[in-house]
Amino acid sequence: MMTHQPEHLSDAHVARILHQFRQHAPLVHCMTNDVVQTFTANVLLALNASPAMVIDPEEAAQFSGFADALLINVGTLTQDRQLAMQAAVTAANQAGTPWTLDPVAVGALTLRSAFCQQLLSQKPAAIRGNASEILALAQQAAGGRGVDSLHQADAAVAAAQQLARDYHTLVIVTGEVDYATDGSRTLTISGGSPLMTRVVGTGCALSAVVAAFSSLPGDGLLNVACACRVMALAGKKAAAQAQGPGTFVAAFLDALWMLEVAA
Ligand SMILES: Nc1ncnc2c1ncn2[C@@H]1O[C@H](COP(=O)(O)OP(=O)(O)O)[C@@H](O)[C@H]1O
Ligand SMILES: Cc1ncsc1CCOP(=O)(O)O
Ligand SMILES: [Mg+2]
Repeated sequence: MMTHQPEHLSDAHVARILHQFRQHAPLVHCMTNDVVQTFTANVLLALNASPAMVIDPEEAAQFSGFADALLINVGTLTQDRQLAMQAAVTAANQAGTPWTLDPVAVGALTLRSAFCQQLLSQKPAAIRGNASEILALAQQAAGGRGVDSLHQADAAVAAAQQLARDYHTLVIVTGEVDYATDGSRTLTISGGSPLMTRVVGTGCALSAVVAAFSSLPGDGLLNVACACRVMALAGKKAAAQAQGPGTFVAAFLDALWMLEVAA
């Protein structure tokens, strides 16, 4: 299959889609890991979305039926959580709720690797991971160093495109530059800061934001790429003001809240 050269995402799209996002204020069902619950909720709130962390198997199945989007993040997966996540994905698919996978630390660990492979064929609207995670999901590498990537994002672009084609989904691979692809078209997103890797949860929160943006109407690839750009713009602005990781978190939430994108 022909893949086009990657194109840079234009901020004219980002300005329009962010405005639409704030008006739409999506309700986002987050099934995420224990480490990033509050940060993820605060990131969504700063963008005017509504997070809710519903995890009981029966409630999760109910809630994913009427939320605007569902996030499945396997960062602190357990066998019980796997059952609840599976119930939520099944209900989401029945209701037409788009769901996004964050395959945290997929590769070396058996439970999460088998579960992520099982989820691939269940129509995720989007998958967002770092380069090592996307390579491991595509079974082209063994994974990263725990939750951190051992690879640069550009090394995982071909794997991302292949996954997108094989599973008819959107794949976002992040790093210094982010790439969003539907398997044919690929958009590059720049910005951000290395400080984003020195606080926990920026990747996980981005996946929640990707899930939220995937609920918007219009061009799905542009919508999820816009999620990346919004985080990158806020990350760059916050890093310019912060003295280190502690002040970065506060500045990052403020930057998301006040973000205005020059078209
Ligand atoms: N070196 C970097 N420079 C700028 N932004 C970065 C850099 N590394 C990661 N980011 C940004 O940090 C966020 C998390 O990405 P990443 O670290 O790849 O995910 P994860 O936290 O899941 O490993 C993304 O918004 C990404 O664009
Ligand atoms: C440290 C850690 N351990 C299990 S999940 C998690 C959070 C990972 O967050 P991110 O992928 O955003 O760096
Ligand atoms: Mg991650």
